[in-house]
Amino acid sequence: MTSISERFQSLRNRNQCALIPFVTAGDPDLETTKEALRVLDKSGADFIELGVPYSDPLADGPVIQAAATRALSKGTTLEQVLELVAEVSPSLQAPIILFTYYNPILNRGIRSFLAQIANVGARGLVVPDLPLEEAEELINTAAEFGVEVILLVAPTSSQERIGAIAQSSRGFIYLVSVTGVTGIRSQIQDRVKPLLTSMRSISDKPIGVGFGISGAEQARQVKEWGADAVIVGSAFVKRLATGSPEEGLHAIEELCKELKTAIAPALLMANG
Ligand SMILES: O=P(O)(O)OC[C@@H](O)[C@@H](O)c1c[nH]c2ccccc12
Repeated sequence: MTSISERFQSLRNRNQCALIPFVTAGDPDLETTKEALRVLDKSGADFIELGVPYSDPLADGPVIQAAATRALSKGTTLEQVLELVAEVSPSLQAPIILFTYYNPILNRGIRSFLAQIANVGARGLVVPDLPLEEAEELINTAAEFGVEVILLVAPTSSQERIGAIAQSSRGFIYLVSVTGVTGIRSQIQDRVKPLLTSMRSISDKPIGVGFGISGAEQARQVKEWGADAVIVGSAFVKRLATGSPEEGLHAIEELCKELKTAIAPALLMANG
């Protein structure tokens, strides 16, 4: 199974920008999530970020909050999400990046949580409320299990902090394009461009940009500014939750292809 870093290396060799869609597990139900992973994998996703629903999602805007609430009201548990990953990940090309708040990790114990997620085939981990002071332990233990912990850089982070985060982050560095919570925005802030340039000058790790990206134009823009990956969450979550599960799946397939075509036009054509 390919690691996040290895996949980025091969994308870089081909000069490709990666597409990373995000969906919330259990919304509208786990069966649909399973199908969503397959659909995204076939429609151009290079990695898939899978969110574990959590009751207090402080970094999330209304769309993903609502998705988490729906998933939890259906009784979705971490165990079920991991079972799902175990079942589908072997047939996916895109490595799975698990997204969870820190509390469920602490509840389980860092080592046993990591052993479990590695065992089901997750290759990356994003923890938005992980204190940097506690990151080292998580990162190192994760590495023992072949899991890469991806850290987030905020647009307001100091140069010094960005340097420290860049150095500790594994797989890639997640550059948050705006201060605030997740959610669709009409424009990507111009300051992302100089931020990308300055991060580039201090680290050669891949950089993924997320928060607020929903359409082809924005994705292309971020790619042109030099991002190695474009991360899109709320736009997928919203589409998947609209109409019947079949309609939702069809809508995310369209969006995935559209975004992929925008950032890697030749590639999708070559694959039909
Ligand atoms: O929803 P957006 O604005 O497209 O943002 C990406 C995103 O959804 C995903 O990476 C994510 C979902 N919840 C988060 C919380 C913190 C950081 C990142 C995330």
